[in-house]
Amino acid sequence: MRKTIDSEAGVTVPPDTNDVMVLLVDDQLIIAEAIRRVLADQPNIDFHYCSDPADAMVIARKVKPTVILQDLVMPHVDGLALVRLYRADPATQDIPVIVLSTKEEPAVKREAFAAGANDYLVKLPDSIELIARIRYHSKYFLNQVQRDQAYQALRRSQQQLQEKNLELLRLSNQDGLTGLSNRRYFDEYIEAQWKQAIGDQSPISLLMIDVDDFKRYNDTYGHLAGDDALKQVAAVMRQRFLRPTDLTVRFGGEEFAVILPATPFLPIQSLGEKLRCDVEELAIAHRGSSVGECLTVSVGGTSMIPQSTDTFLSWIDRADKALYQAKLLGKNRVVMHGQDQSFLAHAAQSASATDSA
Ligand SMILES: Nc1nc2c(ncn2[C@@H]2O[C@H](COP(=O)(O)OP(=O)(O)OP(=O)(O)O)[C@@H](O)[C@H]2O)c(=O)[nH]1
Repeated sequence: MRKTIDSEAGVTVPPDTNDVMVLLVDDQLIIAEAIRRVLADQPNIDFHYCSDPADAMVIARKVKPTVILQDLVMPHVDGLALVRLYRADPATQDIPVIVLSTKEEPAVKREAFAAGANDYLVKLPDSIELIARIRYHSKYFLNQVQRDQAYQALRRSQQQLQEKNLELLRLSNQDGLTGLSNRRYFDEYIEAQWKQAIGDQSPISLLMIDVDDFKRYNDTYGHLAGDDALKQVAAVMRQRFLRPTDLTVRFGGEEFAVILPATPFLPIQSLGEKLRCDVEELAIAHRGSSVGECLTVSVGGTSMIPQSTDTFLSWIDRADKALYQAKLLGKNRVVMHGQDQSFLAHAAQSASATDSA
């Protein structure tokens, strides 16, 4: 046996992981002395004694016993009331309690077990039996504690792993420069949304956006300024397309895209136009532009209710062709390729509208 504690002394000794900690709550010093002697030569058993039942809860919380030996009859306090208190407190609710009683009556035993006692011994028990029960209950309790700690550690590391995986997934789907989704995620998302649109027979739209004369911008202002301009374009895209299902993407280089599920032709056309204006309003000076004084974008769009025979690759191709036409028609404009409408008619209409503005 190692260090002891008395309720008067108030000294606590932190336990070793596998140490047995006995707390005896009994007002009779003679009992305490007898048990102390029984445990004296026992390795890895610490003995703590509380003579005043009023201190029992405080000491139990402090010393964290692996087993409590609880007297039943004490002045002013019913030992079973203390057992109920241990059970009601999260700090002590799982600590095994062995009731020490002078009575062998079944009714008392029943009451003790009903109150939450784990074991019942008639005072003073045989030393072999007392030590065996102390060790048995303590071992069970320590195993429980270790198992709970292992579960907690496992849950923590599972949670950390999950958070890391989510972060990794987010990073692997994101473009490093602009923070928009990247081409890899675009491919994944479009496939899922395409299937959904076929299933729901709902319109799905796509905008392709390309910065005008960006090579000259880089040549004039340098690559770092070019990076910064791309970031600003990405920022206005993020602000413009706020629906949770809209996906803004850096498609590659100075080319961007927006996938807009459940969005028909007309809104997409006006959204494309608003985005074009947003970029113009950034008023990023571009001396080398063939269009004007500031950085601009060309936008190509398409919208359709896909059938199971349609492929999204040909749909992307339509948006790409519309973008190409926007470039051909003089840049800084929106050209739509609608399912039921003549592509060139739209291109010409959009061109004359922009020119007369
Ligand atoms: N600063 C910067 N430049 C990039 C990045 N990615 C691509 N570019 C540049 O974007 C330019 C694109 O040039 P082009 O494809 O000729 O197109 P453009 O000059 O915009 O001409 P138009 O598309 O016809 O208006 C190239 O000079 C690329 O180096 C990037 O991440 N940062």
